[in-house]
Amino acid sequence: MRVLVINSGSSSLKYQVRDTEAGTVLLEGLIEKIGAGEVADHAAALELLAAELSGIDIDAVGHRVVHGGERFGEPVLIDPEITRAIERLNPLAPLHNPANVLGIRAIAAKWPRLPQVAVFDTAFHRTLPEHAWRYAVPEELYSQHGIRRYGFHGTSHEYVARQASDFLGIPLEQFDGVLAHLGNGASITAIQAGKSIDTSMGFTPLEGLVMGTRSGDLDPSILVFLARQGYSADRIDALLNRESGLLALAGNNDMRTVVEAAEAGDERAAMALAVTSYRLAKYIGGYHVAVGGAKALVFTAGIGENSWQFRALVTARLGALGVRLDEPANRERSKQSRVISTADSAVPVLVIPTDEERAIAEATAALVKRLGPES
Ligand SMILES: Nc1ncnc2c1ncn2[C@@H]1O[C@H](COP(=O)(O)OP(=O)(O)O)[C@@H](O)[C@H]1O
Ligand SMILES: CC(=O)OP(=O)(O)O
Ligand SMILES: [Mg+2]
Repeated sequence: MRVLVINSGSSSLKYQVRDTEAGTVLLEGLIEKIGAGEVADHAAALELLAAELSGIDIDAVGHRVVHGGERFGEPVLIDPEITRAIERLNPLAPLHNPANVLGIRAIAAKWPRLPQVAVFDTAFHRTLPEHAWRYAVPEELYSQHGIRRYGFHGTSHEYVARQASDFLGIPLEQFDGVLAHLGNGASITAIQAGKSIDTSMGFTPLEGLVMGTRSGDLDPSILVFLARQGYSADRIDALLNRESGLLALAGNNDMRTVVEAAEAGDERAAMALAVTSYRLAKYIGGYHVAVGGAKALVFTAGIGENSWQFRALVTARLGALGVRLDEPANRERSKQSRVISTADSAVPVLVIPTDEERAIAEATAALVKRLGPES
């Protein structure tokens, strides 16, 4: 089956066409600066994509949808009611869901007969036990507003958990590990018996680790304080989601640039790396406890797969867990799954490349096949 996979960001549209039987990528691309440059909106981006697709027959479209709320625990075939349900979740993932909805509507308008499937970032975290998903706040915040931990990057964490257990030769059902997905957005997940039992992102993708432009964890009183100082909700949202993280600490949200600056002696960049690696190391220690002793610590996504310097900074803080990095192995550049710890490391450290597009294409093909040609 030929599946068009769409990962719509607020200002970009990443796409791939995959042949799910052959496991090949037929076409891929990225349309950037939507709304800020030559591409006016998501409909215009789709016209560019349609031109790229000319001559390629597509059987289905798979969308990465970031927030599925409590309703969506697995991939679903999209119809107008499902699209509206996804749209109602927009406030909970302000950087992501609105763009996902625009992408879905743009495709439905252009190719109304093409089956579209939504694959949710939140779905893999449906196995979180209540003690991990519940916030210690009055019940009405959950019952009336759905305020609880949902967790994100689930498609990636699920894929990487499977790859890691295969790599170690352990059945997934027996795999206990700690997975760090470190991209522009970053989250860490505790895996026990192959299932997500805790994860650092929460009600929205803002909680947890220090990210490219997001603050991660902070004292909630800071928001109340700022509101009383006259900061509007929109201003606070922009401050914490778009103007914080590495960008705020180092003046740049790109890990490569920050590492280069630190190596050139920039003290702000070095401090940014210290804050970011320290915060991640604390979560790793916590999740090692949560899973009852991890069989592996796994790094994945843009930073996790590529930045040996950042991996070295994080693992240097894990001496108490008996983690020992193999420095030459850590520095090797490779696109393969690999071990980067020494043989005597108490917890093996792995780098496992993620592939959200492949996982979305496979989930889409499986669902469309199961529902049959009428879909
Ligand atoms: N070779 C590299 N060395 C260091 N960091 C890298 C490298 N390649 C990508 N990155 C970092 O990965 C991050 C982007 O990760 P990615 O998973 O592509 O993000 P997203 O999918 O969320 O946009 C950026 O901070 C970027 O600097
Ligand atoms: C949920 C999330 O943060 O996604 P991304 O890393 O793609 O921004
Ligand atoms: Mg990503």
